[in-house]
Amino acid sequence: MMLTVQNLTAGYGTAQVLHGADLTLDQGRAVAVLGRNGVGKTTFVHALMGLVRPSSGSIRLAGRELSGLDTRRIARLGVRIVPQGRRVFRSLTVAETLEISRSPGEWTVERVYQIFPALAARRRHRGDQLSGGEQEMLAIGRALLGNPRLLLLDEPSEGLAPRLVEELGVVLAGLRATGISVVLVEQNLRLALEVADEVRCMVKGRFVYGAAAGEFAGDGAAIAAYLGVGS
Ligand SMILES: Nc1ncnc2c1ncn2[C@@H]1O[C@H](COP(=O)(O)OP(=O)(O)OP(=O)(O)O)[C@@H](O)[C@H]1O
Repeated sequence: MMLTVQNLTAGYGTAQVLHGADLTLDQGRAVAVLGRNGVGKTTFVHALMGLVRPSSGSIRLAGRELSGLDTRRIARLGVRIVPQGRRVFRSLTVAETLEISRSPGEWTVERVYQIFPALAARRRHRGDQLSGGEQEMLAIGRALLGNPRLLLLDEPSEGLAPRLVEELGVVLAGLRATGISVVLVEQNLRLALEVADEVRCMVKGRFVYGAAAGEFAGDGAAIAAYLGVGS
């Protein structure tokens, strides 16, 4: 198992947000973490990255315990996050940003340009001159240059035009073939189902539903219950 999360609890001060979250993920698989606003999806991926310190429970990456380690250490063990809101360097160019994100491994700047040709075309543009979609590609490119075994994506489609969401879907779906494991927090159900093999739905800081993506897609009652749409 690439990722095994057991009985994870975490929160902010006295406010507990995760109440015993369990999740497993095989190598090269993608899981979509779905649920209504405020149920704890961001807190969950932040806990995996060490950005929020778990109060109890276990997070194992290929058997190695991550809970309690700091973010830098977790990153060195092969986890990268593409944060909600992208947070690209506004004053650095695309090329500069990718250059400083490089680390030895399979992913090179050229390979990032290959999967995101739009970035190659913008390589001399600064972060603050990019569209939302280009900023998202840059944020993903940076994360890939860290050669992650586990990639955490927090609402990558947020604020993107439908055409860009489609492009993103193709790239993210293609990443699975590279052997990377992906945890995708996403409000856009269509994108989530295109990218993910499996779906887990969170309610009040716990995963209460799990299914193959195809099964969830056909389960109108579950979609209505956990996302409050469709039915
Ligand atoms: N830094 C923080 N300090 C205090 N409370 C926080 C912080 N971040 C999130 N929370 C609270 O934790 C709860 C879960 O938030 P979280 O962002 O994990 O949910 P989410 O499922 O990702 O929601 P959304 O889809 O709206 O991003 C919410 O009640 C939120 O207000």
